[in-house]
Amino acid sequence: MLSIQNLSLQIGGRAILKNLNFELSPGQKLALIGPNGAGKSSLFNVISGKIPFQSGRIYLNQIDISEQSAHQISRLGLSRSFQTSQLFPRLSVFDNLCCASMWRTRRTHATNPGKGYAFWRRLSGRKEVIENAEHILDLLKLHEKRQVYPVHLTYVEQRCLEIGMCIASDAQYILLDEPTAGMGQHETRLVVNLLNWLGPDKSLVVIEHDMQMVFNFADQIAVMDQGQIIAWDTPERVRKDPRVQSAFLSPDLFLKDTELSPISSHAKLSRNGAARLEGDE
Ligand SMILES: Nc1ncnc2c1ncn2[C@@H]1O[C@H](COP(=O)(O)OP(=O)(O)OP(=O)(O)O)[C@@H](O)[C@H]1O
Repeated sequence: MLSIQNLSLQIGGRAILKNLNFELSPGQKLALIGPNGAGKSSLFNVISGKIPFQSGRIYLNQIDISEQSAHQISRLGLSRSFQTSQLFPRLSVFDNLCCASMWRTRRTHATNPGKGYAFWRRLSGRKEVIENAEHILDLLKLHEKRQVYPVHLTYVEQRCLEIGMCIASDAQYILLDEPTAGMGQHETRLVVNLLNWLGPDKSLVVIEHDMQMVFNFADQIAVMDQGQIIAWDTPERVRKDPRVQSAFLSPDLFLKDTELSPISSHAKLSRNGAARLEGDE
């Protein structure tokens, strides 16, 4: 369980998160939505230990992580992706995935001191690492780019690889910040497949503006506005919440089929209303 209690964050004297409470159960797949500036990325920053906060507590599986570093929090099983790519530039696509999968093995052996740190072992002998990396390569359809360095990937391929690495690490809690930003329908579908592949033991929080994407993976939606969570419910109930509809979402959007389609996959949230299409002013 990821539990946030009475969390407040101020930056430069301005309240960014306001006495926020949040509980994510094991296995929950949550979409975090809200207008620009609502505080979604800031919430990820404090959960993952990237920035300190002024008051409140954060617990991960009942361990108080409020004052822990990003590195310590990551070792406790929380993995976070960013809006910009953070890949190993001198490793191939496949080796990047293997590296992330190595972390999986290290955590698996955390109760067996020393074993998980045996980097001197030949990678080719580590069946689990290779199988995991192969599987994610397959889901992301990156086979042809297997030996390519990240710098030679397109932006969208880099984003896919980064999400794959986040998932390959086998963290129990995964936070993704706008994973499909800039992606077309095809890549969005690959990312959705990857998210749906996650087992029931994995908890996921995804900041997402693409509502069709949200309805394709989330079992719950939390709506943020002005540093607070104003609604948290199933997608169906959030759709019908008049407060949410009037503040953020176009009712028309909900009449559409929730399957990904070329137009609707580009629907974005904006304040006052409404879904707009990419390219619209
Ligand atoms: N380092 C910072 N210094 C000053 N203000 C900041 C900083 N980081 C965030 N903010 C402010 O905090 C508020 C919340 O920002 P945040 O990025 O968390 O919102 P968001 O909901 O993720 O928005 P978006 O969807 O646009 O990414 C914004 O008003 C932003 O300007």
